[in-house]
Amino acid sequence: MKTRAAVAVAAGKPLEIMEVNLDGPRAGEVLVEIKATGLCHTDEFTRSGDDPEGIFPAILGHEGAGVVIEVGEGVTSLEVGDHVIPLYTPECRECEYCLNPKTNLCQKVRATQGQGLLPDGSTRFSMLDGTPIHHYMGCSTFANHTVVPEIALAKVRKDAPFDKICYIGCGVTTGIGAVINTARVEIGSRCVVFGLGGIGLNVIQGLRMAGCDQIVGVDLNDEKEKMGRHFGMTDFVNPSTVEGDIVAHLVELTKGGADYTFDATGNVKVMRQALECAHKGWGESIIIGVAPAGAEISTRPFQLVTGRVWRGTAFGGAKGRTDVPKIVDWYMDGKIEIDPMITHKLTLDEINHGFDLMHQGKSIRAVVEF
Ligand SMILES: NC(=O)C1=CN([C@@H]2O[C@H](COP(=O)(O)OP(=O)(O)OC[C@H]3O[C@@H](n4cnc5c(N)ncnc54)[C@H](O)[C@@H]3O)[C@@H](O)[C@H]2O)C=CC1
Ligand SMILES: N[C@@H](CCC(=O)N[C@@H](CSC=O)C(=O)NCC(=O)O)C(=O)O
Ligand SMILES: [Zn+2]
Ligand SMILES: [Zn+2]
Repeated sequence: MKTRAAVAVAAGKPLEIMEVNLDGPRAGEVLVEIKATGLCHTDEFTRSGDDPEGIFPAILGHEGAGVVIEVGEGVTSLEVGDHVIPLYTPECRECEYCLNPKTNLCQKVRATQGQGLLPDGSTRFSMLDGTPIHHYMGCSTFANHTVVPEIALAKVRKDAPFDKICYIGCGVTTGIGAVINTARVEIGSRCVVFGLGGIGLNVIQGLRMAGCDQIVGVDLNDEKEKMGRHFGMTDFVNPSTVEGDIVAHLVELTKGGADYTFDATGNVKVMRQALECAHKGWGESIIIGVAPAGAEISTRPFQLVTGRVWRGTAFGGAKGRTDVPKIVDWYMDGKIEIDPMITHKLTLDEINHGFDLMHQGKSIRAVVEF
């Protein structure tokens, strides 16, 4: 079949909107009509050329929702008409990672996924002249239709709006999951969140659900304060207006250091600040942000010797086929809020404007509706 897609033709170039070829689903695969997709900073990270795994040409996008159009041979858990959210962290329920409750990092298809291919080692997308186009994070939701492994699709209820629940495919689950699955924050905690974008605001929403006493938000952009407070932030700090050391300032503000801190910026200097403003003896710092090729984190080992813990999280530690349908229910039941974070709606033709808005700090989530 043919479908329309935004193609990342080369690192650092705007996406090109074009008609592409899409082969049908093979064994264990599913053809999905994407109805809506969010633009996450990770898409921009790869588009820009910062991603060491970036491959071009590729169809980016990993925060989508849609409808099953066709199933390949042997697919048993999904049928035509099901509503689904593609998962960049699949859940095969068989590999040693899936069988270990300590991780969500299913490895069943990770090797081929990182090479921009489906599990059989091939791509379903190509340009009209036959040039192969790579998949991205196993999802490629910047296409009106995509082919995804069955194990990388969460089946969700049919009454949930695509233009909101697409965000559960990454940002919502990552932020809330970092709090409840990775950090396991206790009631009454004091916390600091660096970066009040599409991920950090969901960390804040998760911290409010967890019953924190203090939720400090840190961002260079003052315009993020209002939304942070809406989602439960109690204190806002703009590091550019702090006189002296930002770490000392945050330690004082949290009365000795935070119980939990979260980096949602992807900046390795900020990651160090996040670790060092965690409380001596027990504070934990969770890295969510994705840093460019070549970037490295550093701190004095003394910071860890004296009881701070440095951890990371992918997709908020969520096991996608199990947890994502529950998060959709939370949204539909009013337990979590998504709508105010969808600040812009775009057509596929306007997708590059979505990345401009991200750079200008004007959007939280821009969503493309097909
Ligand atoms: N580990 C995971 O599973 C996931 C990681 N990510 C990563 O999380 C990070 C955040 O993603 P989004 O929220 O979508 O990005 P975003 O662009 O919406 O938000 C980033 C925020 O950080 C702020 N910021 C930037 N530099 C800062 C600094 N030095 N100090 C304080 N604030 C600063 C910006 O003003 C902005 O508000 C990215 O690195 C992204 O790649 C995203 C999704 C999942
Ligand atoms: N390709 C990058 C790593 C990017 C990365 O860490 N991705 C996260 C999800 S970010 C979503 O918006 C992730 O799930 N990581 C686990 C994984 O197995 O990729 C690089 O090579 O640095
Ligand atoms: Zn993402
Ligand atoms: Zn698995």
